Amino acid sequence: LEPQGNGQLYMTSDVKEISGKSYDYIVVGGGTAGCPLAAILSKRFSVLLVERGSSPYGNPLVMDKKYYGLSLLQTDEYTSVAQSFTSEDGVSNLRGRVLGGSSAINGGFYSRASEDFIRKAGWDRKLVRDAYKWVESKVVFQSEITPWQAVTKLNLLEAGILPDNGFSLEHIKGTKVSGSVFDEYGRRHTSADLLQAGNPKRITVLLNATVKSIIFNKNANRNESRAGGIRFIQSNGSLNQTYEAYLKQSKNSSSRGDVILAAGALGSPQVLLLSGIGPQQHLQNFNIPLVADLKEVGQGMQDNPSIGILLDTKSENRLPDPPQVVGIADDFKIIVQGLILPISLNETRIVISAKVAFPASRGKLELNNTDPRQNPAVNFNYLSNRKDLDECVKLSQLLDQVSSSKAIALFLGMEHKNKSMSTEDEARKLCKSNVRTFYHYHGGCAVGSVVDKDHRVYGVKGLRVVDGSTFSESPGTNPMATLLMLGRYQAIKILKERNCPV
Ligand SMILES: Cc1cc2nc3c(=O)[nH]c(=O)nc-3n(C[C@H](O)[C@H](O)[C@H](O)COP(=O)(O)OP(=O)(O)OC[C@H]3O[C@@H](n4cnc5c(N)ncnc54)[C@H](O)[C@@H]3O)c2cc1C
Repeated sequence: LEPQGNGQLYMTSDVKEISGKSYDYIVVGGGTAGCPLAAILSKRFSVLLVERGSSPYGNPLVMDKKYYGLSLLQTDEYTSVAQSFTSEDGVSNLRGRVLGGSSAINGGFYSRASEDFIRKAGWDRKLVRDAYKWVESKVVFQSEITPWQAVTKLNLLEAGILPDNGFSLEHIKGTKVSGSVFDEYGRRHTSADLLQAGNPKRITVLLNATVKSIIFNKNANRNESRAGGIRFIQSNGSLNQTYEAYLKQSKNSSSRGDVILAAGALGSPQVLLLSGIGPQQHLQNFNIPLVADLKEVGQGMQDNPSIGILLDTKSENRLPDPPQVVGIADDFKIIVQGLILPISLNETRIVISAKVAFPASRGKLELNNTDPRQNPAVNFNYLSNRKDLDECVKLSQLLDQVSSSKAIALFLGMEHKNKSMSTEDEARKLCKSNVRTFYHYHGGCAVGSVVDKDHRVYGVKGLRVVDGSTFSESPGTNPMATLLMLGRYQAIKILKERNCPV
């Protein structure tokens, strides 16, 4: 639990110590968006940040690039930093369970959203730009590219993903090198590092505590339910031993804080459902008292279908190599990256992967049970829409081209052969049987259906959601940059609403 930086950030795993206390804001989930959000709110207010996992500091599997990917191989039910889940459509997937969230287990690739995404979101462009820059000044690096990433770049260019844009953080057509949260010494900077950039004295981080539900206070006169706090359990404790923490009370509703869910695309819809906000019929099945009949909670879940091609015929003991290069092809519709992934402590495989950037297929998330530590049931309906299958056919043909480049043959010490392109039929079969994830799933609490444009949950007061569950599409090539940005952006908007200078 060693605090980082100037040592003023208070982190505890003692649920009893926090039980019964009150704060101006309670942020549920210390992940990619949750940490910058808590940091900025703490500049003016007291904040309780509740994270179900432990601290990333001192864990080499999280912090050290040479162990990149190993944390994804060591998953268990309640304590590992990565929690695995399999969607109802049979695709294995992962999510972070540690302070820093998925930014602590991911590939660290950092690339901003397109102008178009920002315009459609209706965000203030200058505030967005400033928020990206703030994140970049603290946790984003441009390291020298590794030999495999240099080869990936050549492959992408040889396959016609042009122009060569050199280094850029922008979402632009062609091939580019982008930023990374791994610094030049191979040390990962998770979103947790951003907590120091707020007022650490006003943040309390409660680790290893899982939020079970939101406490609502009913105002019968106004027929209004307002979030008043949270119920939580010790992550490895009993489900029946619950504790409570509260929002500070104030007579004037405009000077009250909020409970803000930042528990990720699986966690936030799950906590809403467990708290009685969701489709009435579904909640009845679990005897959860209804607070608001919000049918869209858990709807519109989406993941980008992806195909990966293994390039080496057998495993080697090369160092794992997270992505630094990306190909943005087919008018922004296909995203290609190359990685070296561990398959055990000392074996790795080389992979080229691509995702369909704008799938049309959508699915849903529902509860399996009422234990907040368990994964909810999620179905992404990969490739169920014909348009996605057509895109995937194009994508796998492009992957054929990329993976048969001269640069790869040279890197792997093989003879270069011009691989024949798969037919549409073969490509369709490959897509259907080999569909995987880029881990960029989103939705479940989309803006406009579950939350308004200020991320307030419809039908109740004092509750917001700020994380990937609010997106209806994945921003840019990879979402982390925009989720880090969103945490700061929404916190600044909240401070402005309350006339607090930042
Ligand atoms: C393996 C992997 C590789 C990826 N690679 C990249 C990449 O290279 N670049 C990129 O841009 N994106 C990448 N992504 C995607 C990106 O990391 C995620 O989209 C993003 O981090 C999600 O941010 P979030 O804030 O929505 O959720 P998260 O960062 O997942 O945060 C949610 C937090 O809430 C906590 N939580 C959940 N439920 C509760 C509860 N009930 N009580 C308390 N705490 C709770 C979780 O433990 C977690 O810390 C990758 C993702 C994965 C899984």
